[in-house]
Amino acid sequence: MSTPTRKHTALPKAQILIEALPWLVRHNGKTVVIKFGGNAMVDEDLKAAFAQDIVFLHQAGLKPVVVHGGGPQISAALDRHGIVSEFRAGLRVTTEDAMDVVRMVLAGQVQRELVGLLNRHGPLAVGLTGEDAHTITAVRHRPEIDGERVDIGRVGEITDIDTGAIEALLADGRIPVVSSIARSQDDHHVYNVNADTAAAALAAALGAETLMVLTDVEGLYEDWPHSDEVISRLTASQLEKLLPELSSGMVPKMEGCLHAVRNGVTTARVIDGRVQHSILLEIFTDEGIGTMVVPDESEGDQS
Ligand SMILES: Nc1ncnc2c1ncn2[C@@H]1O[C@H](COP(=O)(O)OP(=O)(O)O)[C@@H](O)[C@H]1O
Ligand SMILES: CC(=O)N[C@@H](CCC(=O)OP(=O)(O)O)C(=O)O
Repeated sequence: MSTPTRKHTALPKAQILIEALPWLVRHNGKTVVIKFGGNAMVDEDLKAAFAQDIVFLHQAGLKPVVVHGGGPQISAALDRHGIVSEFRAGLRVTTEDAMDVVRMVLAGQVQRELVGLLNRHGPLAVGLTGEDAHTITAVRHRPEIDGERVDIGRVGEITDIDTGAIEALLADGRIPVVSSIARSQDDHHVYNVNADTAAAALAAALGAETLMVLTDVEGLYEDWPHSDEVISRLTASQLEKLLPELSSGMVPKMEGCLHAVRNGVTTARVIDGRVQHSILLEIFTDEGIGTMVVPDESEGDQS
């Protein structure tokens, strides 16, 4: 007489873990740059879930590097200081006074909060800004608007990345959390850099496998704002053609994705930061959500 099989109620959990095995093997030891946008930092549960995902990646053998934004938080602080927020070409016009507030909010508030959330799980996260150890150097950015170069104050265009400090932290088993502030080489001052641009430049310089940009929409909409049909996959050339049609916050994101995949990053993704654990879904399942940009030579490759 055979012994009845015991009911193992935990079996589905084992199944889920095993399904992640090929992804764990594939991503082991790889650097992943994750940009957490200010608009995706909408509630406490989401921020805590974001921290759990990053710590999970770390414990699973990946090397996550967090670059954070804070646009809405900066706007709120400027408002409290009676400084009006103005954007040109998608970038904040940053006066000297505004720059003090930008630096205070990014490095002193948003970065501190993320570092604190990550360190609830252990002594893992270390915050820095692009100023530290010459991580990000920039010159004054003068965007061209209607054929003319305009002055938008202390906004930086990245000229150089020194990955030394970040790599030392990664080698020490830490999670770097980077604020998008750059040092200037010429006048010993600092610059405000768009966080998508900073994340993309860091991903390329670090030779990251993936750039993941979390935002407050599902991905790149094909015909925004008229439809919410998400473009799930794009090659670099396809994205390049689309760039002139894009507007507002999507411009630096998609320019950043293009820069990343044209400079050695295997995939750049824009995903919905409002979905809890969207990072884990994206990395460890084949139910990836959002928009994935791949280099041209990967055309037809579905990995
Ligand atoms: N084609 C598009 N697809 C999706 N969102 C778009 C598109 N074009 C512009 N957007 C806008 O870009 C915003 C995301 O950028 P942004 O507000 O800068 O977010 P974050 O704080 O995450 O960087 C979306 O909320 C949406 O309003
Ligand atoms: C030059 C410039 O525009 N810098 C941005 C930096 C923060 C940022 O990029 O935050 P999000 O990712 O949340 O938009 C700003 O001042 O808002």
